[in-house]
Amino acid sequence: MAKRPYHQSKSAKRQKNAAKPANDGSNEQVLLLDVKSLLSRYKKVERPAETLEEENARASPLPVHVPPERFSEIDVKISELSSTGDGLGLSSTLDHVYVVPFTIPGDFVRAKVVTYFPQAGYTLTDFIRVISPAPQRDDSLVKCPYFSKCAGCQIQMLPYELQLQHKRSIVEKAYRNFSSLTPEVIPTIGETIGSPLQYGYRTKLTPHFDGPPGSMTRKAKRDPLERKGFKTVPPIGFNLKGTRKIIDIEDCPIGTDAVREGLQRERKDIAADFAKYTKGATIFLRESTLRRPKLVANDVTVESAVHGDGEKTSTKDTGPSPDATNEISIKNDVKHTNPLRSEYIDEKTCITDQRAISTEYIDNFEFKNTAGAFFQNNNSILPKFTAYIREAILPTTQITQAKPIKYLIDAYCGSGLFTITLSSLFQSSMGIDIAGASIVAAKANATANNISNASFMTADASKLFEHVKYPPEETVVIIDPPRKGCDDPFLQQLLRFGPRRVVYVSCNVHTQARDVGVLVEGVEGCRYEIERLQGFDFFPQTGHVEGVAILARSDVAGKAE
Ligand SMILES: C[S@@+](CC[C@H](N)C(=O)[O-])C[C@H]1O[C@@H](n2cnc3c(N)ncnc32)[C@H](O)[C@@H]1O
Repeated sequence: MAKRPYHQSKSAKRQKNAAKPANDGSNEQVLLLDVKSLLSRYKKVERPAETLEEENARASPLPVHVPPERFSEIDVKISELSSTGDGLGLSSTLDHVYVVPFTIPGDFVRAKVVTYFPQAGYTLTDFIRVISPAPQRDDSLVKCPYFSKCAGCQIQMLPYELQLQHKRSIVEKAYRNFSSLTPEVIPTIGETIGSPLQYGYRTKLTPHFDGPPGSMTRKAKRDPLERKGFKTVPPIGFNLKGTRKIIDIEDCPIGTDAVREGLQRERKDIAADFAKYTKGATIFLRESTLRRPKLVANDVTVESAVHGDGEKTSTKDTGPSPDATNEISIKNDVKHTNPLRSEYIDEKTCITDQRAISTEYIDNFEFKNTAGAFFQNNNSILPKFTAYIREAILPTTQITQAKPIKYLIDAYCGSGLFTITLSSLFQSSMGIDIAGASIVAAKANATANNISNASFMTADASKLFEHVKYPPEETVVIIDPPRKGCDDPFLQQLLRFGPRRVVYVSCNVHTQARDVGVLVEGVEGCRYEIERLQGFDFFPQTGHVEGVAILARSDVAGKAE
């Protein structure tokens, strides 16, 4: 690979990235496609003049965009909301787009020019203020004092119903722009399923702070003793939108109460000790749940008394307990059968050590995980989400020629969320993940939840095809890769294996659309149809959406399911 010239500036690199072909699902590519689409709708038409007036008007050259000076202020009318969560407004010459964060269609705003991308046809700006608001803007909905500065959330001013509609259009555009499929094979995108909690939902936050100014001199890099501590408490928080500068964030209302309290504690500790820090750091905050059942005298047979320290005592839980007052801990055998307990107390704590074990309860299954390993960040929506997948993963109508589906492969399984919550639907399940710590957790979670029909393997997802013994026509594969999506060797092997159904879950609907395009196009003897496409709002107030695609093999005999 050619070396980047030493003198090439970051800005030159960003210019190059902004002109890259749209296939990697990055923010830049998604933005570029939205810009091109907006410009194409206003393109100056090259056709012969139809009237004398038109001919005369054409005699004077069309005005072309003259880029405003860097850091100058401009006024922009926003005409659409891009899939990146930024407002887009056309220049008065209709041939250039201003990208203004924290705005929605209909806003007329003042913005500061930051970076001009002539080839890509847009300029990034900083939002300054609203001159006249869009009818749909409701600033009373904004719950965070850092909104419109912090890079974390983009659309707090948009009523929730409209956030969900916008996310549906993100999924729609993703399949239009990234899947290379013709519109006939893309089903109508379902309504976005909302999050029960629209604030206070995020179970993980990672605010950070930079090292003291001048702490990383060449000398200090070589010798830590050369490093100097802070003279004042550093800003601890998240990046200022569009920059790498950290702004001080005292509270983050999209976080759960436990992680918000954790943030307060960590900030206090760092403030007390700030002079000792010679390097920047990331603060890790992950919610964890301590679940304890309640004792109800009428419904529960108490076998021994509660200890003041909450140590294990025994009980039999026989039903709901509206008048519960005492608390007891749960007997091991009861816990392992995973009963749908009607009464328990969940105590939430905040873990700050990434190596510690966090516990979450989803559909009353217990998930323990190394806190720093992957786990979904919005627990409030997970029961709706797993219920949807349970309902959609198997064919709705069984055809006589086809064998029933008995096997599940959970590629990119993490600590076993899908393998475990779906295990009762299958005779046997297998999970695979590249992270060894997640596989250790997945095995322990299966055991703790009394699931004996699941096995797990640490490996690259594409290796699973070397090991799998399940007959493809009786198998479903669920895929939930990281943002970059699946690599081609994985998709080609998946097509060669040819499972009866595929469920593709992703936090990046653009790479999902690209990969689903490959599966629908298929190979000789194996291609897929898209049964359903739908977004889930795992990330309220932000421009992100989780996509679910349900695919069925279209060339299985008697495919009338
Ligand atoms: C979005 S998470 C999904 C985890 C799980 N399905 C869940 O919902 O908790 C993606 C997972 O893919 C794993 N991963 C990343 N690259 C992988 C690869 N090449 N092969 C297998 N797993 C991979 C990560 O370790 C991570 O656990």
